[in-house]
Amino acid sequence: MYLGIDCGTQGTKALVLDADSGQVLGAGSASHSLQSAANGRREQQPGQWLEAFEQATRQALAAAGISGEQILGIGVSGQQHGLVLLDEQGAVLRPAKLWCDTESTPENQRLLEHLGGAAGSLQRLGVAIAPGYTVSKLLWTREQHPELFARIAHILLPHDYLNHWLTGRACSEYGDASGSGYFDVRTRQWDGALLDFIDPSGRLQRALPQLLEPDQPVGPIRPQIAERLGLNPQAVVASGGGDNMMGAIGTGNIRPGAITMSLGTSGTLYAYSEQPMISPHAQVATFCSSSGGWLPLICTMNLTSATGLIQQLLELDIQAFGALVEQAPIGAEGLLMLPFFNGERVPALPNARASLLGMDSDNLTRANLCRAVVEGTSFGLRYGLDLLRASGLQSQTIRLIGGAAKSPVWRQVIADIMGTPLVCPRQTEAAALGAAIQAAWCLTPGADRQAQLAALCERCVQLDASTQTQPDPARTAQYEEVYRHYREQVSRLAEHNPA
Ligand SMILES: Nc1ncnc2c1ncn2[C@@H]1O[C@H](COP(=O)(O)OP(=O)(O)O)[C@@H](O)[C@H]1O
Ligand SMILES: O=C(CO)[C@@H](O)[C@H](O)COP(=O)(O)O
Repeated sequence: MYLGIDCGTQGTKALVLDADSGQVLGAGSASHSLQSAANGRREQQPGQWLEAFEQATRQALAAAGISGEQILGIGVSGQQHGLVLLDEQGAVLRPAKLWCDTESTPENQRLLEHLGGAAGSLQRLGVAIAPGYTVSKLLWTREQHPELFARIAHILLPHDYLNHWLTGRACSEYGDASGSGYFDVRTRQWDGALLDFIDPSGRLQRALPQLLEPDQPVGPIRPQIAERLGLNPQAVVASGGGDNMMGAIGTGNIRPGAITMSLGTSGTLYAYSEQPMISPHAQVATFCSSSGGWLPLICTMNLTSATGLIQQLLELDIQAFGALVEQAPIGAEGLLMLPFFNGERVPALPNARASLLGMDSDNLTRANLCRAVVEGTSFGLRYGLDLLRASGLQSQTIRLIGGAAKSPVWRQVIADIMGTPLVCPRQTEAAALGAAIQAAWCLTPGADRQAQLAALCERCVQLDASTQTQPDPARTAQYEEVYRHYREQVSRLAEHNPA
């Protein structure tokens, strides 16, 4: 049995995988809170992730009806890009700045200029550093909290931090590392010189974790943590990875041809590539995969983070929200939402804020408002899909995952707007499943590593035929009109909010 954990933005999910039968035996979850401010700050206390880890794990074990002693390996997936700083004693220095934090956008801009703009960054790192990436958070910390900066002994990403807590070792792996902004995705090495630009003392380079291959273990779980979690003290912790990299494994997206889309707090879209296929479009992030190749990816910052705001404003539960979306017609009778509540990565509008356009005395209804936010957030993904397609990636079908993939209403909107059929895997918590599969891979001996991973995915990733959704050509054509309008309005907004 293997334990898969996904530390997402809104919560931690855990599941128990029987890798022999390929069945998920039980799952659990626990939520996180967010510390936000109007200046774009988005932070979380890493200690909260530990509590959620424990709660979700205990729930998953209980639901599976097994003893924690049966767990052989643990795989941890985590939200990408977050910055966790530890001192020499391993204590957390300050709250983690998250992937969706836009407070350090000015610092990102300065670093981008140092790299020679998007083109220079693409040439040097293989990615154009964007607001939200880890690197700008380091410069921000140096300037805003010099006393804490001076005490940095370890620079970790969220999943690295959880692995450090589990094992006592500071390690990272290529997939998550490639979202840091101080990593060369082509050579799979840290870019120490960029860190020296932030602090020439060499302190940051010394604080980097050791890089692991994706099928390498970090090490055994520490006895006191095994006891706290009720797990086998012999259990081994796998390298784990970023949530999108683990989502790729958990949807069997380990060969070219498939596209995975995640409807989580963020919206993401990614496809496996055997080469570091660097797109000329700076908004396509050619991250490394955690299965050997690369994972060109699009991320929108405003997905269920935005729909959740409207849902809360109207005091709706998730079902009532979905029912209202369904009630309103395509285009929400002219109501258009540009849902960039905290700026946006794709389209690149880090300094923008949200707006609601086209209101008149008839169309400002609860149903139209719910539909407008779902359409507005989905259009961001549609724009991303166009960029991925323009970069040469195939996209015959989409494998849809993440919290909102559970909703038939969302599934139909996405299929129609993308003009592409989709299907969900049985396990929509695909990042947690991918992490459990990776743990099984890590502990399965044998020479042909790729074949072994493929066999595990074959056995453990099942599609749920009942979620298969076809685009309706008439609806797709209707959305096309609304999407054109959205693109025009985004261009206008971009003129007033340069990146
Ligand atoms: N049954 C459902 N129908 C529609 N949306 C849902 C459903 N369940 C969860 N969600 C949405 O998914 C969101 C959480 O997605 P999730 O992928 O767990 O996020 P993260 O990994 O970023 O924490 C919730 O805030 C909610 O908006
Ligand atoms: O920043 C990115 C991808 O580059 C996000 O996808 C984060 O990885 C957060 O994921 P969720 O919490 O939405 O799953």
